[in-house]
Amino acid sequence: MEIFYHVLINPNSGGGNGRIVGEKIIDYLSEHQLAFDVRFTGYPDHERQFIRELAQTTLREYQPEDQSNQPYPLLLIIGGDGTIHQVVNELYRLKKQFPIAYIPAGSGNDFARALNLPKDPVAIIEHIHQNTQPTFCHILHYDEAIYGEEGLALNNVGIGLDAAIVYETNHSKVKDILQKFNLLSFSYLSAVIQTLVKQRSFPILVEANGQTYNFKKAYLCTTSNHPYFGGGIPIAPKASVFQNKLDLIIIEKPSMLLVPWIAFKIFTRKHLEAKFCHYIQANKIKIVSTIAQHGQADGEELGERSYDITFDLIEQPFWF
Ligand SMILES: Nc1ncnc2c1ncn2[C@@H]1O[C@H](COP(=O)(O)OP(=O)(O)OP(=O)(O)O)[C@@H](O)[C@H]1O
Repeated sequence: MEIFYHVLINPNSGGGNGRIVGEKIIDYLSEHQLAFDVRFTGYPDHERQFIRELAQTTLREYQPEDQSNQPYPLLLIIGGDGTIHQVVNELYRLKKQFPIAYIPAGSGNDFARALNLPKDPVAIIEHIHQNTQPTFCHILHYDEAIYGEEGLALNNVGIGLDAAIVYETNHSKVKDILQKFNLLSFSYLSAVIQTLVKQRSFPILVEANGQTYNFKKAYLCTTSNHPYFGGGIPIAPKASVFQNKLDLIIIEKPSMLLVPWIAFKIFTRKHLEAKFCHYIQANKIKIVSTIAQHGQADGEELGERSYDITFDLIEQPFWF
């Protein structure tokens, strides 16, 4: 199948890695005389505008028996989890199911891990180019009743600790300075330590599989469709984008002395059976937190507020 690549690059993702990866891919496409055009985002949310333009003028849904005599227009996204989050949400808003090819260039790249993509961007574009059809993956769909918001997440939606870490990292006073010196991971680490101490426990109500659960001392409450968050932490080791199930992980506020042991349990994927952890798998999950908490979807802030949020899964085609 002949393909025309519509490349969309967030040059700022991964502290500038997006530009480096993007240039490698442009070189690859040029050297192999493949048809493409390229767009660089210039500011936050810019990807949404490009997607609207491409959706109106150029992209088309994939049909196994494509009758068109034009090359297939394939969207190729280069950026981090936040970039691809914006893209799928804009496509969802437009009610379009265009396949997405994705080359990670962020700092976390959890969705790329979920798809088991190779580390080398050139190896990824080679696979993409050899492929002839998309694969449908399950991604999270959420509906928040209090603010009437709806959206998609490729990785996870968190209420509590993980979302407070995202907030702290994004609003850290030293973040811009550390970014200049390529020390963003220090800003993340300092946000993690500060938030571990600062985050209080909160009560939540969960409805899943026809049952209602009350958790009085939730600390971290993450709904996921694959194992990873925070750049490779296997928080939901049994989740997979290839199965039609959501995984909810709730961790209760521990004594600070136990944090290293809990971290060890999580990294060795042995936390699901531990006393501090509650694990629920279902196709639909409702979570109510009446006490205002930070929320995050794929590392993008949802705000500090109460939540009445229902999750299920939708299918999105990916080309990898
Ligand atoms: N040129 C740009 N300058 C600044 N922000 C941008 C630009 N283009 C896109 N964005 C915004 O950056 C955010 C996404 O960044 P992204 O998550 O891809 O990178 P990252 O944070 O480095 O990676 P990761 O999420 O994997 O850690 C999105 O909200 C997006 O709208």
